[in-house]
Amino acid sequence: MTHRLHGLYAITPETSTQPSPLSDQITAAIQGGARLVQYRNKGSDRERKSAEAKSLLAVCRSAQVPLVINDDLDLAAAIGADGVHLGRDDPDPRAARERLGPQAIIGVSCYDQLALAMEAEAAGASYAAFGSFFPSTVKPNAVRPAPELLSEARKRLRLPLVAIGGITSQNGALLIAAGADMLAVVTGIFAQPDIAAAARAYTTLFPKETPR
Ligand SMILES: Cc1ncc(COP(=O)(O)OP(=O)(O)O)c(N)n1
Ligand SMILES: Cc1nc(C(=O)O)sc1CCOP(=O)(O)O
Ligand SMILES: [Mg+2]
Repeated sequence: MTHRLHGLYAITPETSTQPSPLSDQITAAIQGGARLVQYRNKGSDRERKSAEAKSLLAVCRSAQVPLVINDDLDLAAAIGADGVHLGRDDPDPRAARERLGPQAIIGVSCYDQLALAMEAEAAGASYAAFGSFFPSTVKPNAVRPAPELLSEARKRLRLPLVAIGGITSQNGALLIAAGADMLAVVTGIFAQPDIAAAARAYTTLFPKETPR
């Protein structure tokens, strides 16, 4: 199945003040309209990551929302996830495409560099991610592109564009107007008392889709 990459992209938090398990938090984000989920866990051991990723995959499958694994191509392949997100320290997108197949979602971090996105497109990526557009407590030292980078990327690339970094339901609209197809968010969803309502506030920023 080819996935349409549009709308809210929920990325799991590494630290949480939420009382509910991660799988319930993801269920709430999906209820609020998240269209893609990324399991991002930089700190846990293989066993814990594998167990968590499997439980999130079950939640995502029952909601027909694709699940992407951050960094870990082996884990994505082992559990049959829908794809992987890769950055500069991660495996090559060509290797990921070869391993996961033609339908897999292969996301690539491009930071503030259009040239990386052009390389990613040529390597068979499914989307290019740019950021951090605003200050982020998750990545305080990230580079800071201007929103105009999205407009430039829109002109030069066919790939769907993901914006990330410090995105709120207030500042997200300007990134969509500049050309973002998806807004990727951690804190603005998962550090909020009502996760479904927080997700919905982003979902309403996207123009309504007309059936094809
Ligand atoms: C959608 C999305 N965009 C960017 C990133 C960052 O990836 P990376 O630079 O590899 O950093 P880590 O997330 O691995 O710390 C992402 N995960 N998702
Ligand atoms: C994981 C990540 N990558 C970024 C990049 O710029 O590549 S910014 C970021 C953190 C996103 O979390 P929040 O929505 O809480 O700011
Ligand atoms: Mg990475």
